[in-house]
Amino acid sequence: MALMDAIKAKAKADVKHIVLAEGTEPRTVEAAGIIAKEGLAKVTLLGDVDEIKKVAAGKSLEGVNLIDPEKQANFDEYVNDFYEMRKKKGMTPEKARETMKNTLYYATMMIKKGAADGMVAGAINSTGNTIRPALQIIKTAPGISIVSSCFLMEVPDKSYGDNGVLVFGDCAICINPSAEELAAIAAASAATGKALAGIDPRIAMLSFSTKGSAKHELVDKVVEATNILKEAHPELNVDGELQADAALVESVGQLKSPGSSVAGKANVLIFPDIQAGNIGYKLVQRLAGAEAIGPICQGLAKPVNDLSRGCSVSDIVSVVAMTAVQAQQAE
Ligand SMILES: CC(C)(COP(=O)(O)OP(=O)(O)OC[C@H]1O[C@@H](n2cnc3c(N)ncnc32)[C@H](O)[C@@H]1OP(=O)(O)O)[C@@H](O)C(=O)NCCC(=O)NCCS
Ligand SMILES: CC(=O)OP(=O)(O)O
Repeated sequence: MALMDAIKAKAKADVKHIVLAEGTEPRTVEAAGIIAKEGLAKVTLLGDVDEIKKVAAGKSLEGVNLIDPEKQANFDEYVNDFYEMRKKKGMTPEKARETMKNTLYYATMMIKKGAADGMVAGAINSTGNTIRPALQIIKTAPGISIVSSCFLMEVPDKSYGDNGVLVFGDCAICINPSAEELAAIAAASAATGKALAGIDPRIAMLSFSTKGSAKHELVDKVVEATNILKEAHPELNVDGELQADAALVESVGQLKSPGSSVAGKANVLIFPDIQAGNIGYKLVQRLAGAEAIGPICQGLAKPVNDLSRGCSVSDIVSVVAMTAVQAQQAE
């Protein structure tokens, strides 16, 4: 919670405008009221305004903007801009109009056009559907080749990571990254951890093998990614390939990777693919009682963040505060 308190304080210091595309979803409506009350962001809910008020069922929506996209004067402009942007990809004016009725697309277009600073959704939409509009409309930040994600994990046992805070990447976007992509995910996750949680990254490239203890092409990918990362970012403190116990437990780390400055004290864990990453973060969240903030998208030109469909109201508030801080940093 200490981590979230710090992020919320940052969000309040320079208020940004965050749009919630799933405006009629009950947890989202409740979260919007809390965000407005706590002054974490200027917040907008998208959807049928009468429906949003019905869902709120007496709960305060004071300070929350309610927007029905299709009734907005800028709707046609957004349709036309989206058509122009995507016509080489087969978009037609009719398809563009239908697509813009989807609030995930309208919200993303608001960010592109500067009408909002960031977007959060995913309480009822899959990660693919939530992120795809951003990949198509907002695109990667200059100099970035791939959009990926990480979680800020805060575990109850403060002996792990930095006082219980760790970064897990990529648990949500890149399904089976190549070695080059895995290196890029590691660099991005380290940067996110530094920017949002103030950690000095010690990066473990995870595998089922430590320093050649197993031979397999899946291990080779992690070794190659570690080498690419070391060459591209000599300033980063990275070790791999490491098993999770070697990454996290000092005695095991020094036994399996003697002399390593990462083994046993890693605070950034990079999973070899999304199967390992998604399963891994959910196990730590549910079995160890960790707070899992994310998935935090990294590499987009402007912040768009996804939620787990299993999220709580408090998770939505946290991800909005974090998106607001990313928006401050994107300026
Ligand atoms: C994110 C995801 C949806 C993108 O896949 P997709 O929709 O099939 O994407 P496409 O291949 O159609 O690409 C759509 C656009 O995004 C771009 N894109 C796709 N993945 C990208 C990435 N990681 N970084 C940057 N751009 C990306 C493509 O280049 C394409 O751009 P264009 O249409 O302008 O040419 C896909 O990687 C995915 O499903 N990931 C797993 C999500 C998930 O289920 N997570 C588990 C729960 S959290
Ligand atoms: C991040 C994630 O796993 O999302 P969901 O639980 O919605 O699939």
